[in-house]
Amino acid sequence: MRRLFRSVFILWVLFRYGLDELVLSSQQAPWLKRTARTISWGRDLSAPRGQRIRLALESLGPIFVKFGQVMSTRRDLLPVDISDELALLQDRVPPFPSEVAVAIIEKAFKRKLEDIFVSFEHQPVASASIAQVHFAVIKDRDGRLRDVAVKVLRPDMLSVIDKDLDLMRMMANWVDRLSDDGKRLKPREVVAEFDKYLHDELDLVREASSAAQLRRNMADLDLVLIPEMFWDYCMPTVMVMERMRGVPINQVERLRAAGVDIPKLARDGVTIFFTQVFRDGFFHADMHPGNIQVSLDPATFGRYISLDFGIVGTLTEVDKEYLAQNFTAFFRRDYKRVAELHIESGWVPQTTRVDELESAIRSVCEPYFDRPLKEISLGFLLMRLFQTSRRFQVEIQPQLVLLQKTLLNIEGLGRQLDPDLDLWNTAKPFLEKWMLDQVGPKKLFQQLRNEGPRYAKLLPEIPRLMVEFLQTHRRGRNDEVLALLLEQKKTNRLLSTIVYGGVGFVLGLVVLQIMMRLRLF
Ligand SMILES: Nc1ncnc2c1ncn2[C@@H]1O[C@H](COP(=O)(O)OP(=O)(O)OP(=O)(O)O)[C@@H](O)[C@H]1O
Repeated sequence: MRRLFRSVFILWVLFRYGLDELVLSSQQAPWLKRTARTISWGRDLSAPRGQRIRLALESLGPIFVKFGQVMSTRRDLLPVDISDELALLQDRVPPFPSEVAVAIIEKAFKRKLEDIFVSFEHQPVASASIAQVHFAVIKDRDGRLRDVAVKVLRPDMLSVIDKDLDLMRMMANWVDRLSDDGKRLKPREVVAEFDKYLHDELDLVREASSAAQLRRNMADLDLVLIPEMFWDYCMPTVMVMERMRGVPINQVERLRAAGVDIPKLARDGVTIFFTQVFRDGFFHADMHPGNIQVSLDPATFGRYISLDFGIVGTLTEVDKEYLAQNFTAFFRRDYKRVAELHIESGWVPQTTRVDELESAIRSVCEPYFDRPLKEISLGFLLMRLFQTSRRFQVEIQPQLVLLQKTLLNIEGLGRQLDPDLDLWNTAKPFLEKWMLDQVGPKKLFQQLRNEGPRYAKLLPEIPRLMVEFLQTHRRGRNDEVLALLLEQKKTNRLLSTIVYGGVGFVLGLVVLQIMMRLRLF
């Protein structure tokens, strides 16, 4: 029954903001359009469509607001006017009563609040759509008092989210069926992605683990502080971490007045991000200004403070190679290589013609070279590249879309801090080092080290495997085995020649040296 009421309410909100028009704009059945137009008589639809979508999402509640925020970064899918408007969405969620937060904490730890914390601030510091944060003090394992931030998940989040997601899936089906334009937005896939995103954010142990990993990765860089997690106090619904003290990154004037080197801060942001991407393949993917602060503490002055680890991205070696090679080929204007890279990645249908893809990529990239390199946005470039590839049915991996969105955030932030920030020159050394590492002796040694234990285990098993192979392939396949053995014999001979030759050469040199020392010649 509640589902029915909620569905009717959603329909009413969509209707009130004239969103039925958008859904039905490409609808062929005239009766449907006519009916909608008749009942829409008297509505004021003068506001632009982006604004109407934003207002509708705000009326539908926090999960829909979150959905709009996530979608605002999907500039590869949405038109600019809509994504710009969605970016204005703010979590205007009232905090939940502190008694409820306390009840959640006590239920999670099965202990009274006074037995967990030395003190607990009932007034929350921040309240968002998913969680609320309170400051507190704990005694750590060494008995030291530590200031902490306690993140508590909103009550009944899981059931609220599941109900709203159910309705979103239903709406996605309508959009998919009723509108050709809507179909292009891949509504079902988008909702499925959002479903995963929300469920990931709902497990605070997962978030704490990501934070711990990032803290370890970033430790030697000395550019960013990440709160320590107190594992004895981390549960799926409650997370306790070191309390950080910094100035929000968007208070630039305050930072400048305190003596922070703002252009350096902008460069450091890019360095941190590219280290996470190209060195570690593990990056913070929710880099909005609310999650970034700067330390004014004399011991860590001018360093970033990173918060909120609900969304992180991981990249494989293949992803990193794709990025590094694409960026490098792009700056050499080698569009053929960019097209080939897409084909080599295996994400393009076999039938795709390289020359057509190359020419589409050229028309995306070439206009960029009219402006100075420092003005080029890598995030925007990637986005255009992904949009172009989609036309050729290239399946872009979700982790790369996440990376592209984060890149846009980082660039936005960097340029806000320093309009002269030369992103390419800051990023270039990372790409070059990465490319060099991929082909240099370091990589060979690393691969040998990684594969060594596997081969050491396999080597003694080879005779047994050979016998088994001979037994099972006794008939018919003997020629292949013989060829294999012959090949192996040849390799052995070559290896022995090299080894014995090498040893003989070295011995000869040693003997020569000795003879010279003894003045035998
Ligand atoms: N370790 C911390 N030390 C100090 N303040 C913190 C800490 N963690 C969170 N906060 C404060 O709480 C706010 C919200 O935290 P966080 O971003 O993790 O919550 P959220 O519910 O995921 O919010 P959103 O998803 O909207 O960013 C932060 O902007 C910051 O002001």
